[in-house]
Amino acid sequence: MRIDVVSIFPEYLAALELSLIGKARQDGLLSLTVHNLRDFTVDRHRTVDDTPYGGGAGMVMKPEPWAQALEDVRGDSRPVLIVPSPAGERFTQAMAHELAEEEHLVFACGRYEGIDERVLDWAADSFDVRPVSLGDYVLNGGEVAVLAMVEAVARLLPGVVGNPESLIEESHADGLLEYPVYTKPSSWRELEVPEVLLSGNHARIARYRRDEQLRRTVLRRPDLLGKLDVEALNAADLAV
Ligand SMILES: Nc1ncccc1[N+](=O)[O-]
Repeated sequence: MRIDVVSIFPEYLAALELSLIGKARQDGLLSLTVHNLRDFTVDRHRTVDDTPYGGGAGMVMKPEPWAQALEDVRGDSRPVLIVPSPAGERFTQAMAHELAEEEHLVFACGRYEGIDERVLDWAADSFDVRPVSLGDYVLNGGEVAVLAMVEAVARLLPGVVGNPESLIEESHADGLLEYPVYTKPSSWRELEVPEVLLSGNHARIARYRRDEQLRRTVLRRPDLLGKLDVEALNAADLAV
């Protein structure tokens, strides 16, 4: 997979050189390039923003530097152009899996009040344009969201995480929150590990874990229950 990120704060994305993502890049599982939007300006002050038509506070990112940058990174494919925005569709684990199947992702990090809307209209000819939101809150720009989305997507790529098994039983993989986990010592500050986990009875352990997933989801994220695929859960021969 090829990933390009365009930002006026490329150093913000330095964290993607670390740990698993950094190793995936070294191992050639992932190519990730960060581009400075200001390198695509033509004026002496490398201007990327201006005042909004219609008035209002703040500044809007000018369209031309974005068009130059996106044309430069597009290559000859039709990449997915992800524009982090509080006005985007919600980013979910399902979307992470969907994006992990793509050949080429381009992330456009907006700052200020956002990017001139005509950039997204213009880009639609040669990109699959996807405004995407991490959540219902406002960040100062798209970089933090890109760090989260790149990590969520890249870790799904074959060979990136050591044990692919660990990708199966995690929150949202089956529509439920993950169960609690414990390790040694079995007794710690007078707190005991649930005895079922010490029983060696795999059927009981599986049932305990599914029950915990359901309990947590009902308590913490009842909104997820509506989308629960009961058939799929039952098909896992762990009737809900
Ligand atoms: N929530 C956000 N705020 C600003 C930029 C991007 C955002 N997001 O969620 O992708």
